[in-house]
Amino acid sequence: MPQLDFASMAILIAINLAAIGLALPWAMGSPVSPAARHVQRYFLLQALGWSLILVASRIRGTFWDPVLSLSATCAAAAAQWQMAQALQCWLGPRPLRWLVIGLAILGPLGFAWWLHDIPTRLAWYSLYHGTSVACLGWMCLHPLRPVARGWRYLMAACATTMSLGLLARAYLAYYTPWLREFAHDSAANYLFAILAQLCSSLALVSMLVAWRDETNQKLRDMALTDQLTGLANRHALLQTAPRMQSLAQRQHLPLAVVLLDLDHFKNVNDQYGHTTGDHALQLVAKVLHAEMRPNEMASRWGGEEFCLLLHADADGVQSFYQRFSAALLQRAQQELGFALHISAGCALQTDSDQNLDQLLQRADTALYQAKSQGRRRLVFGTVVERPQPPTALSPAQTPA
Ligand SMILES: Nc1nc2c(ncn2[C@@H]2O[C@H](COP(=O)(O)OP(=O)(O)OP(=O)(O)O)[C@@H](O)[C@H]2O)c(=O)[nH]1
Repeated sequence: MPQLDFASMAILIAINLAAIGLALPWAMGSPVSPAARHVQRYFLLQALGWSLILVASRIRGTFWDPVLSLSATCAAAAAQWQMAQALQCWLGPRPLRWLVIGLAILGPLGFAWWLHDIPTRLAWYSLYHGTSVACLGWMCLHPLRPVARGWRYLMAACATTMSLGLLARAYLAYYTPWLREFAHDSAANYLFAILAQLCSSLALVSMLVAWRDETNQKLRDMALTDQLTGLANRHALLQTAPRMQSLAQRQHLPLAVVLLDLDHFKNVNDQYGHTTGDHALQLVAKVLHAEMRPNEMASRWGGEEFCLLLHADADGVQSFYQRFSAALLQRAQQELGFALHISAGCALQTDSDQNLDQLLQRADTALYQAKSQGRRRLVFGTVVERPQPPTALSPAQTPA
């Protein structure tokens, strides 16, 4: 029965990795996200590394052997770098990325230093590569964004297993005579090749899940975002408002619903064109971002109307309105070349009036009044006094 040698296994691994790298964007369809591009490069660079190291082992002792071995090391280091970039895209800033990048530079330099001492360079390669893979595994934990656990834990488990395998290899290469060659037909090399193949397959699974989650998250964000201004849309505000209302109640914070409407916006479109009108709406969003606090919410309510949830009482809303309308006027004159004015209607949440629909209704009526009173102003909606239910008559008042 023909035996599978290490070289054949390595060829299979290289072909496998290259096929994955090439098929990924095709299978996932476009547009391909930056993270997915990094993953694709990771697989292609890994395939290149395995191919080069294999060719190098076939031409031991020639001029090209060290050149190819060093190039293989650079490809493997660049692959780690790419994976660190992908994890950063998916999970938010990863400080350990700098260690991976540092090792990706330092590793090949050390390899070049011990280029002609094969056991030491193999031990060095396994040591720094194992450390770098361990960092990648650690980077999967504690994301800064709400990211599902499954794929991260799978990736961390693969990285830990691979890292332990590499560290064991470093030990064997340096302290024992069992592993003097990367491509030698030894049990340790077979085991390592199987481990590498298994871990890359599982890493691929976790990357695909991460990729799918990223796409789903983008779709969710799109469904809740106004595409022109980047603000939340009406649906997002209606979803978030109950949470902000109960938070305001629990923490005894004031809450105001404010409707803003650009004055005579139709004239802007008619006079300067629809594109300039769009720029004006984007400018409103920018000024809102600049003037509002992070725990407040702004949304595009529709057309040239915006709805805000502010943690402010009547004085706070008044001073916000003055700040905001002055900033909008100034920036519109600077950036668009004409003035933009805005009217606002506000309803304050009170103990007796916490129904969102009623608050919105009150803010809308107040906005209508602001418009009819001449625009460029803020009007507060008053609570409509509801008729008190008749109180029970005391026995003394009871008609005989
Ligand atoms: N450029 C642009 N214009 C829009 C968009 N959505 C709505 N509009 C325009 O906003 C204008 C709203 O006009 P009106 O409802 O008459 O309001 P107005 O001219 O601002 O007048 P008042 O609100 O009464 O001060 C219309 O001309 C719409 O075409 C948009 O996404 N982009």
